[in-house]
Amino acid sequence: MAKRKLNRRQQWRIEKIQAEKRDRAQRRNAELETLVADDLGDEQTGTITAHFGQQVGVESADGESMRCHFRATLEQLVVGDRVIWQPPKSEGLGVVEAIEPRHTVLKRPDMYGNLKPVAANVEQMLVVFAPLPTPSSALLDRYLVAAELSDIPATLVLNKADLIDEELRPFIDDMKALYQRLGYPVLEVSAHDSLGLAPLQEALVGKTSVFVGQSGVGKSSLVNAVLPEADLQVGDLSASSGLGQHTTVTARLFHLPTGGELIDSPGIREFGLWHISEDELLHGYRELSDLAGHCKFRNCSHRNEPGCALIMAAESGEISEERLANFYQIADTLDEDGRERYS
Ligand SMILES: Nc1nc2c(ncn2[C@@H]2O[C@H](COP(=O)(O)OP(=O)(O)OP(=O)(O)O)[C@@H](O)[C@H]2O)c(=O)[nH]1
Ligand SMILES: [Zn+2]
Repeated sequence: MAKRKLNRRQQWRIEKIQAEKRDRAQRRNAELETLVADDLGDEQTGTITAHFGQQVGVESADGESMRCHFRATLEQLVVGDRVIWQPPKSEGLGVVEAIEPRHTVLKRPDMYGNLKPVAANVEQMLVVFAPLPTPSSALLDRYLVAAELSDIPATLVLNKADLIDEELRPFIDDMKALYQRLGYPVLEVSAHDSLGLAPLQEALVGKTSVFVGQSGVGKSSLVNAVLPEADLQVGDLSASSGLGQHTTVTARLFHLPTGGELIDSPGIREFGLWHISEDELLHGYRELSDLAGHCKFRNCSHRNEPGCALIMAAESGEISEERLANFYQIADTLDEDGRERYS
């Protein structure tokens, strides 16, 4: 696609904005340089617990929270990042100096369509579904593929168990079995009558988790059920804000009373599949990924070729036809650039 030609005035404006941005960054770094070694304490490790535009919330190894500036040369910091930082000696803000390598990273597109990190070091994705809104394996697959491609283990959480009557039970059990056969743990809970909450809390212990899933399945209700004091913690940190328009909090890290952390934000709850190719999609289906190298033709499209290992496995019942059909359905929504089309 040809780039839109900018007229001189537009170009001048863009250059002006960029120069202003450079100036701001330089000023900010200069300000930071004035926080000389005398004003800052020893370097130590910490975790990013919140992001406020020009500042971040950092938690020290012994659990103290503090607002910090960060060096303008750092790449985008996100909640869950492990960092090296220096606290202030007396008053003021600390400074984040460096980011430790990330084990995992969740990304989503910004308003220009570029993938940006939103959370780091997530260790478990809890994919929530419910009898209502009516669950679909195609939708669950999308979250599971995203988890596989991010290298984050996924657990399915069937919420609103109180709504499962005798008539619905076989359908729900089939769905649970489909995923259990693939090795995904499935927990059955009800945020409303606290059914099954203990196993859920147990699954959260000692890990950094996120809840994801379709709107209305009860993610907020589950967060509140496992994290009664979430509101209190939110109030704590933002009280001292006083920042301008860039105060939007993108995500937040909470400690669970039972141990473990929860990273939560609307952006993460809607975490989905972005900008992937059909080949990547295939590798997000763990059982298809195992078979893909075994087709008769190396360039098999897995649609109608003789000797396609995927088709044969579905026909023999070795893998689920439903999952293969979902794979085709999602693959058809990816355009040639591997970008997902949204209407
Ligand atoms: N019967 C029943 N209803 C529930 C349960 N958990 C949540 N709900 C209801 O389901 C609706 C949606 O719950 P939310 O927690 O807002 O769902 P959500 O997934 O966070 O939705 P979004 O914020 O739109 O993503 C609310 O009316 C809840 O009261 C449950 O265990 N049983
Ligand atoms: Zn094939």
